[in-house]
Parts: sequence; structure tokens; C-alpha cells
Amino acid sequence: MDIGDSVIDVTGLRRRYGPSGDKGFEAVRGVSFTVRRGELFALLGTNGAGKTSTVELLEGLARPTGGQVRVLGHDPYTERRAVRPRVGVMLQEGGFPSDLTVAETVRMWAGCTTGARPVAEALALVELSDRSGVRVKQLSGGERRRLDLALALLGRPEVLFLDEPTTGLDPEARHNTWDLVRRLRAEGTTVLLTTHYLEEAEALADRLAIMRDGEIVSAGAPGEVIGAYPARIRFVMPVGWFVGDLPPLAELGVTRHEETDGRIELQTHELQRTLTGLLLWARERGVELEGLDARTASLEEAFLAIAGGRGGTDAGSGARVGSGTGRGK
Ligand SMILES: Nc1ncnc2c1ncn2[C@@H]1O[C@H](COP(=O)(O)OP(=O)(O)OP(=O)(O)O)[C@@H](O)[C@H]1O
Repeated sequence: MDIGDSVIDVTGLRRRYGPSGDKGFEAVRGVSFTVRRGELFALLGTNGAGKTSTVELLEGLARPTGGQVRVLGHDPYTERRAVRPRVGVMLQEGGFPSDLTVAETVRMWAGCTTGARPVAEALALVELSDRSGVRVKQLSGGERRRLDLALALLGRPEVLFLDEPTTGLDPEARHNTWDLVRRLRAEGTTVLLTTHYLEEAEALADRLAIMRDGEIVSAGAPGEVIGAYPARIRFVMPVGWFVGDLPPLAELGVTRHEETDGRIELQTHELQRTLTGLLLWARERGVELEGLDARTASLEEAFLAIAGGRGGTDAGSGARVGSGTGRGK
């Protein structure tokens, strides 16, 4: 096996439900990506974008209708026995018997897992040690998610598939799960994550891909994906001053500006240059830019533009574009 550094290789992947032609539906339409060893790769997209349909193919739960998947150098569907013991899967719904206690559930799972962690260790990892005697049906939604994660980690997997792992978790439990995932990745575990929480992807992912209508429409490191979108500077125009009094906006690197009731928003791909020019202008005139707020685009902004289909980097928001009129001082 020679897979170099890549652990998951996906090439031209397709998945169709139902027959070909109008009666069927192609949920995955030629998806390609690679996940390297020890990397955390996040798959994002709106509901129905095709994430679960893709991940199920990587997990070997279904056969692709086109293209190819390799996990640890093997076809996860036809070579399931070679792949399965080295992979941990946390599905959206665990579906284990709920009359068993937490410890019994982990013990039962451990019986089917080669080289399983001790039950106490698995429960400690997800901070469920104090719930070990509780029946699964009595757990909260967030505790069940953590139990799902404990089961996925039981066999010390080389590759971990996490399908919306923190849904239903309170903020503290979510951050604890993030810390655990970071630790696992630091130990060399390769992680493929699907999530609807963009701050989760931003916090954890080395690289990510955004899916829309069965295709990957943007991919790269979070900074690369976000970097295509402009930073924003917001402030309130000082009383008696107007946008036209500012230095020529194009010279400050502003690509777009909006004005609503004296509140100004500037968009720029050169945040430092634009902000410096603006602050120098304010200092020279001795005025205060009330409510000044400058920030790079967030993954959420990039996601909404990409997944929603706007795609362009300076897509208009429909707000009124300032006229730039004003009087000199
Ligand atoms: N068994 C099925 N038969 C027919 N269509 C299906 C089936 N499963 C999923 N689909 C369709 O495939 C598309 C992709 O679904 P999928 O569950 O992969 O999306 P997703 O990105 O995981 O969405 P979510 O974020 O809601 O989990 C959707 O339009 C869905 O209705």
C-alpha cells in the first residue's frame, strides 16, 4: 500500500438514490478531496447539501454510483474488514439499546472491538464516569452524544468520522469535546467532521470543504476560504461630517461602502491599510469614530455567501450605498 501521507482519498465521487433519469436523485455529484494523516477536515453545507450521503460512502455503508473512495488505502465498501477495525464512527443517531446502563453499553461495544480501551478510560475521556450506572434512556441528549463519542473512540481509531458531534451539548461540554478532539488529532488521529456549527469548524479544522447541491463549491484552510471575503469596518460618522469628507475611499482600499442613518460600513480586502487611513483622518481632525468596529470576515459570512449561492467576494447586501456627498471642512 502506498498512499503517501493521505488517509482519505476521494475522487469524482457520485451517489444516486433511486433509478437513473428523472425518477432518481443524485445527492453527490463528483466530489473530490484528500485528507492527510493527522489532519482534521470539516465538511460543511446546508441541510440536504450531501454531507451525510458522502460520509456514508467513506464509512463503507453504501457503494458509490461513481468515482472512488480510499480510506487507509482500501475501498471501505468492498474491503470493509481491512478498514473497519482502524476507523471510529460517530453517527448522528447512535441507536444502541437504551435499557442498558452506560457502563454496560460500553462493555458490550468493547466486546465487539479489537484492542478496546478499558470502559473506565473510555467514559473518562468524554466525562461520563459519574453517569456509568445510569440507564442510557435516562441520559440527556448531550450525554448521549458523549456516549456515542466514547463508543467511536473505543478501538483507538486511526481515522475518526464525527457526524455533528456536538449537537445538543451545552457550551462547556462542547468546549470539552473540542479539547478532546484536539488531543486526539495531536496524537495523530485523522478526523473527518461534519458540523452545522461554523465556529466549531473554524476552531478545529485544518482544512474544510463547503458543499452545495452535491458538489464542493469552496475548499481550503479556514483562512483561505474566509480570505476571499472582505473585512468590514463600521463606525458612526461624527456629527457634522459626511462620507464625502473622508479621503477618497478607493485610495483607502475600500471596495464597497454603505451608509444607513449615519452608520457607515466599509468593506475592504486590505483591513490594515483602510483602518490606518481612517484613523489618521480622524486624528488629524480631532474627531472620534463612535462605535468603531473592524473585523475580518467570519466563516459564517463566507459560508452564507457560498452555500447560499452568492459566491462572489463583494456580493451586495441590498443596503443603501452611500452617495459620498458632503461638505468640506
Ligand atoms: N435514502 C434516500 N433516498 C432519496 N433521497 C435521499 C436519501 N437520503 C438522502 N436523500 C437526499 O439526498 C440529499 C442529500 O442528503 P444528505 O442527508 O446527504 O444531506 P446533508 O448535507 O447531510 O444534510 P443535513 O445537514 O440535513 O444532514 C437530500 O436532498 C436528501 O433528501
